[in-house]
Amino acid sequence: MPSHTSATPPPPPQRFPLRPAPWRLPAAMPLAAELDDALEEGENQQLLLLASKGGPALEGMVVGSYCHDVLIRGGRVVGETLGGAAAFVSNVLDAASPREEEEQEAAPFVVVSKVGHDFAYASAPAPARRPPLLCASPTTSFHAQFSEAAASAHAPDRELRRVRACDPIYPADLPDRRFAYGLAVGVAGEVLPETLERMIRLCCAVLVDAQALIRAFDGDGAVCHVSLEDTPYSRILPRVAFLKASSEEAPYVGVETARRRCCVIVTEGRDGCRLFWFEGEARVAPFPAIQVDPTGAGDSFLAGFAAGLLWGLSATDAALLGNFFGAAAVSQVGVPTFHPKMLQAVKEILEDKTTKRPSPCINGTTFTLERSNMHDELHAALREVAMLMSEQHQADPANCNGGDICLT
Ligand SMILES: Nc1ncnc2c1ncn2[C@@H]1O[C@H](COP(=O)(O)OP(=O)(O)OP(=O)(O)O)[C@@H](O)[C@H]1O
Ligand SMILES: O[C@H]1[C@H](O)[C@@H](O)[C@H](O)[C@@H](O)[C@H]1O
Repeated sequence: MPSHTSATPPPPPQRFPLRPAPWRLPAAMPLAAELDDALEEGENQQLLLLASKGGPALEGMVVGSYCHDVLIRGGRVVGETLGGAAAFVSNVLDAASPREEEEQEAAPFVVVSKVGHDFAYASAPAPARRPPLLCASPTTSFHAQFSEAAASAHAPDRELRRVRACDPIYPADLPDRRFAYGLAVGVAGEVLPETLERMIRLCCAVLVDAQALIRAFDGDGAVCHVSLEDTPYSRILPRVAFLKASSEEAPYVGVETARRRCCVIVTEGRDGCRLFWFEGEARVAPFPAIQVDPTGAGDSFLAGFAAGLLWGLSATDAALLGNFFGAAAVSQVGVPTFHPKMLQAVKEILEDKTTKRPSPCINGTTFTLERSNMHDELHAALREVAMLMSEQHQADPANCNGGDICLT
């Protein structure tokens, strides 16, 4: 079990800086009091119908805390960066979600995250756009110790140690209304089982990163894993749409059991990823990248995958967008900066290959899983962009990561 407690929550934290988040609500959506599941299901269908008829863009909720990452190589600190899956996920959702022309900067989703007064990145793009809740406890902080040896595609390439932990995120911290989709992306056990349950009640479809469920910490803070089956999260799994795990986490998830409850995606580093569902599976090819920092690859994958679903892609096709953003993440240190021309090229490809409207298929009961007949074309088109991007980074590596990192 992650080392958190679900005892009496502390007084509600404040949000900072105090500025309205760019949230948009379907005008007719009722506030989410704790209604019974049947009623909520009906409302979720309404929300999806609204979106598919050209109503307001689908609003999402990302739950997981921003953190501080300290990168260490050979005993020396080589970088300090903004971290936390919420930061990487926001970055990709803002870059790749389908949205209207007037929403150039921010896609419609909220982030529920907690940090302490020591938080060093309040003005970095992701936290500035979607401010975290401020707590008395310190910001969660990780030390990532990189091995000198070249990592294989599947072996862990770093040892992670949690050196400080912020408060957990309680159910009452979530906004009291409905969302089209939710992403549970904790890094330090902050997404409590009851918080995940409430997300599921508020969102039409919930995508979960296994790292939010199976991480535990030894006396020194070193990250280890527990079997998902032994956690209170396991009984919630049948109500989750997608569960993403890295190949290191997959044995603790128990893919053969989990795939009977939801669609499981196992990311395999530079080899791409595989999807497993009840009666099928698929392998999805990677994109070229020159890896400089693996941190956030899985987070960026999950967000790219969610964006692909929002574009109306099948799960196997959406995993291409996941692989694309996973590759983009490893090419830079910390939260990556995407070149506007690259994003424009990706958007044009998606507009060309998809139905242009956010799709209701993100609903766990109706989405399509199998690859479509334009899967290979989509891969080839995105591959060209990935190659260009990689060449650009080689030519001008300094032109990345505006302000979220401090390389020492
Ligand atoms: N070296 C690489 N080259 C190309 N793509 C990569 C590379 N590493 C990762 N990716 C992409 O990113 C995805 C996620 O990577 P990975 O499996 O390493 O996740 P992870 O271990 O959860 O990452 P992290 O914990 O560092 O965020 C992969 O499925 C792949 O698509
Ligand atoms: O910033 C990183 C990132 O979010 C990783 O996905 C997570 O594994 C680490 O714990 C965190 O420090």
